Amino acid sequence: MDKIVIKGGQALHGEVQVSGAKNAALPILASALLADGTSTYRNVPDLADVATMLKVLRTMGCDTERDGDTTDVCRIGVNGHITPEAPYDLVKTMRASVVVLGPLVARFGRARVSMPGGCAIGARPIDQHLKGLKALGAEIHLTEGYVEATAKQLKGGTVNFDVITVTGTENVMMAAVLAKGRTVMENCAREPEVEELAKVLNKMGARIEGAGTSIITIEGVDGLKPVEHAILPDRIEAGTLLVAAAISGGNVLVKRVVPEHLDAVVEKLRETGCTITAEAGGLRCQAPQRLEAVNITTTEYPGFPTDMQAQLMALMSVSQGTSVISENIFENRFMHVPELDRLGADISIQGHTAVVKGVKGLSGAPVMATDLRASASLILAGLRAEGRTDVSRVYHLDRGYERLESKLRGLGADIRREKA
Ligand SMILES: CC(=O)N[C@H]1[C@@H](OP(=O)(O)OP(=O)(O)OC[C@H]2O[C@@H](n3ccc(=O)[nH]c3=O)[C@H](O)[C@@H]2O)O[C@H](CO)[C@@H](O)[C@@H]1O
Ligand SMILES: C=C(OP(=O)(O)O)C(=O)O
Repeated sequence: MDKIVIKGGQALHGEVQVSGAKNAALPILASALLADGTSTYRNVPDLADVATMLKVLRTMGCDTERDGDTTDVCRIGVNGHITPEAPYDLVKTMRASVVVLGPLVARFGRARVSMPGGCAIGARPIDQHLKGLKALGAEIHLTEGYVEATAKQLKGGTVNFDVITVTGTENVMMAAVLAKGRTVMENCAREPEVEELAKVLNKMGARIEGAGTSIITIEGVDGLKPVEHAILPDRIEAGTLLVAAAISGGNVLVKRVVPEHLDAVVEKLRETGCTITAEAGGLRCQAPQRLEAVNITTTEYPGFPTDMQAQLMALMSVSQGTSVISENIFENRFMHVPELDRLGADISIQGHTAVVKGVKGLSGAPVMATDLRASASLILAGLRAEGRTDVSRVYHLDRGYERLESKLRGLGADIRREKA
């Protein structure tokens, strides 16, 4: 099992390029199931989660192809017989596999997908996905840990989500594109990745309006065609790299970003005293002499993203003053706190809130990553800490960051991957 070894204290400088977005790539790859033929995707990040999604699709009978190890092109062919099933062994390693449910039932009239279960950050039920599919006429049965959905022909309907859900919105949207008639989805997630998926589906021939707002309207069509599409840049990776510049006291240009997707993160970084400027297809972050504490409340897009909470907490741990960080999306997303405390941070948890008292410095130690963004937060803290930090269980990091350590090394960090 790999670990990341960091010797902290180097201020990062230079330019770095962001990869394609994990959370856009996963549902978009699943949407290939909606059409016969071969779809081609560019800017697909080389991540463990992408590999898992391709495995899920291959298990069903799709052909998948990546152009070598280093290119970002990926082709998915839906040419022969498809077995509409996603097994437990794969879904348990990546809960986002559940986004095959909508396309499968819409296209093949049947889907059998393992229930994803919870994960380190919370219980994460899928009741809203199922409520949406039922509203389109699917019959749902839960047996032996699997969701079985059937429908000869889905029919348009009204879906009002009780909880705003990103993959739930995506799943139901992918089902509704092939339903008979009009579907109106209310209280939808407005994340850029939802909008990006709708863009891809519309290129395939779907008729979706309103994606990116809380009401999405879909006129069902009889069939879709394959697509060619380049995946948008990963706003969470971009935010993580901006924080790397800030926490290390550096000055970094993060290239290939969509600046407006980062508005909430940039606003907070500016409040800490960082100078953030838009230039040549990117955002530059210049760290201040002294970082100021800011309060953070995670909410759905366009609010501050939960997927950046752990990284901002690392930054707050070395800022001047006390910061209050409220996590409102997941019930258990503070697993990084005891590990940051091992590095010398002063953070206490009160329910859904973490109180971070800024300290003068951190000192390196062995720490353990518990989930994807916790891994990133520990690496960021390691960049700042005196001495050596070993971050173990790096497989969490590899789910969602493409060669993060190489990118940071390119900016001057003393960081390497080792076999633990
Ligand atoms: C692959 C992907 O895109 N993952 C992102 C997606 O996850 P994901 O789509 O799983 O997250 P959701 O938006 O569904 O979850 C938001 C909240 O709603 C709850 N909920 C969700 C569905 C449901 O049927 N019932 C229910 O109660 C969840 O437990 C959670 O508390 O959005 C999250 C919130 O921005 C991000 O952290 C993840 O990185
Ligand atoms: C929680 C995340 O991902 P997932 O929904 O795939 O677990 C994340 O990207 O931070």
